[in-house]
Amino acid sequence: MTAATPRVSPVTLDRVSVSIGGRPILRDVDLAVRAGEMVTLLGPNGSGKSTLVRTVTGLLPHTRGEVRLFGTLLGEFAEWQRLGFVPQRSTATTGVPSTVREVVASGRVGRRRLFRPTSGEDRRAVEAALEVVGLAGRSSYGVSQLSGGQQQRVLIARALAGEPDLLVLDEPTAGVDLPNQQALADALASLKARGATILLVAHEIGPMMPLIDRSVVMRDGRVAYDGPPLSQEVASHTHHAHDHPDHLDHAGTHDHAPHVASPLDFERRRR
Ligand SMILES: Nc1ncnc2c1ncn2[C@@H]1O[C@H](COP(=O)(O)OP(=O)(O)OP(=O)(O)O)[C@@H](O)[C@H]1O
Repeated sequence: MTAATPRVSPVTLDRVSVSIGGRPILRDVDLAVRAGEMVTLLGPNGSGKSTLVRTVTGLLPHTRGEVRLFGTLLGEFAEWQRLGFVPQRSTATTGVPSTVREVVASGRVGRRRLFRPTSGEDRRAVEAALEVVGLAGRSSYGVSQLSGGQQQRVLIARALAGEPDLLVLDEPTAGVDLPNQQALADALASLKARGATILLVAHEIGPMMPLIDRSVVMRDGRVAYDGPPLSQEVASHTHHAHDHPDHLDHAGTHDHAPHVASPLDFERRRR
């Protein structure tokens, strides 16, 4: 950790647009995540949440605007060891025959010096990360022997092992049972207590709710709401453009995620 670093915003997006194949996906997105904050990114399927976190983590180029990490323009940013990323599970462990310890140790790559053997510090960070996610007793298991929720914890431990100042997670709770969600919440609480900043895409907030400082709701590639944390209840209300807020419908119209109604919608419809 670099606790003494001046508290610049770990993530800043200034009028950022992203197009894929000529199609606009993010439009004029402004977002600042402050140091030590935990921000959840909510919104319906296809609203651009994954595109936003892939842009922030340098996996996807932006077409317009400025993205800064810790105050440095993305193109000039070199301190990638300060950033941890937990991708959507389906893209990460499929067909990987590694043991739990190997996967978690791979999270130290950005911190290690080239051609040097693993240091005691590396080993301690790996042990601590395994402990935090409750998998210390399973470190020699093959990842494929674990349940989906446990595999997710392995990916989180990998990110924690790198001792990131900024952790970005893309839907870590999708399809994860409550005990695993609780383990994730505990891991994030300990990271947050160390002063780290967390940006999280999540449909299932569950036990993480008390940790959240702010919610940002995406809709059609734009920020539709940026403010105090939305309760899971509000976040899970289906929104139809002509509904009265008193008649919000609870049934989702998308495959795995609810629509998110934001207070801005309510404001707009009152006018
Ligand atoms: N590689 C790609 N090629 C073409 N279109 C893409 C690509 N990635 C994303 N898109 C499109 O961009 C839009 C936003 O997708 P994105 O995955 O960012 O949304 P999301 O809010 O994360 O959705 P979900 O909740 O389903 O993960 C969607 O219409 C999607 O089809």
